[in-house]
Amino acid sequence: MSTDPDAEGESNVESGAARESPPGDAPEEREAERDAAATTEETRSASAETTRPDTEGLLAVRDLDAGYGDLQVLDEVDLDVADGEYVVIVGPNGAGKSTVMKSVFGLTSFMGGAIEFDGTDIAGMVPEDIIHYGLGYVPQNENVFAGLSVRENLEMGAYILDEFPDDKLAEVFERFPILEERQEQKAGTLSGGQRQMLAMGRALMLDPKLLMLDEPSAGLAPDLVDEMFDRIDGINESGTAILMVEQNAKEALRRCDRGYVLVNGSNRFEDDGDVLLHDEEVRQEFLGG
Ligand SMILES: Nc1ncnc2c1ncn2[C@@H]1O[C@H](COP(=O)(O)OP(=O)(O)OP(=O)(O)O)[C@@H](O)[C@H]1O
Repeated sequence: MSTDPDAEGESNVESGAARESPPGDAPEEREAERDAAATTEETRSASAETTRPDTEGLLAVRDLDAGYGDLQVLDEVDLDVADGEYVVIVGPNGAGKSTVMKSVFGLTSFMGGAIEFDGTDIAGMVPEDIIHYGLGYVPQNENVFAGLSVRENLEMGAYILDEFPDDKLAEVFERFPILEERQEQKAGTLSGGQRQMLAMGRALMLDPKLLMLDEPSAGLAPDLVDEMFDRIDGINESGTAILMVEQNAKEALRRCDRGYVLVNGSNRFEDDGDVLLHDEEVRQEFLGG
């Protein structure tokens, strides 16, 4: 069974086939779009001094070019996550935010650049190998096995281990008590918020050093959104680094350590979350004023 029930079919195909072949040329329209973006301004920090993580680097992405088949979506993306850091990526629809995370997790066509995780070059690796290094990924959609029970989903999360991690299961149940209550229930019958908790719980079974979350608040009722962000804070506070893509940009920037604004597949701004949140240009252009 696949380790990643929610990886889109086409991505799975690409992760095997396209990676083998040389990257295709980006379509002309794509080049024009990027040129237009480049004229706006170079990537900059919203504050006078660029803040880079001052703790040990965990994920370092450099000059990443990636996409789907021959379509290049990312153009020289740089991204850092330090040990224990909480980093968010925000930006307009279609900017390539999800593609960054999928690329780190080996689900796109890798076209160039470098992806180093915890000292290992993971560029071009498949997800099944990447998870062994301590990188967890929770996609936005179809992130649980709907036909399996809650408990079976959590067990699947640990399938690569020789010995079942009872302590991790206990931790997940402690963090998300509703999952313990509903452990015999089919995942497909859970509410949106409960499914999201299950998807996170499944990823936490391997005790990842970095947990990547793609729009964890998407589709949740407004009163559950805060609760979801609180839970993510809790995961981070217990030492797991977080890389998160969020449409709810203001709240995400408020809670994170550092943020990146991605536009047209390229870095546009990067800085501490607070600085981005209060930067006039970032506010006007990307945070709705
Ligand atoms: N599986 C795919 N095959 C081909 N193109 C894709 C695929 N997934 C995404 N794209 C394209 O890649 C570009 C970036 O998409 P991506 O989902 O990364 O953007 P995003 O910033 O996460 O946007 P959103 O906030 O709308 O989810 C878009 O033009 C999108 O149409």
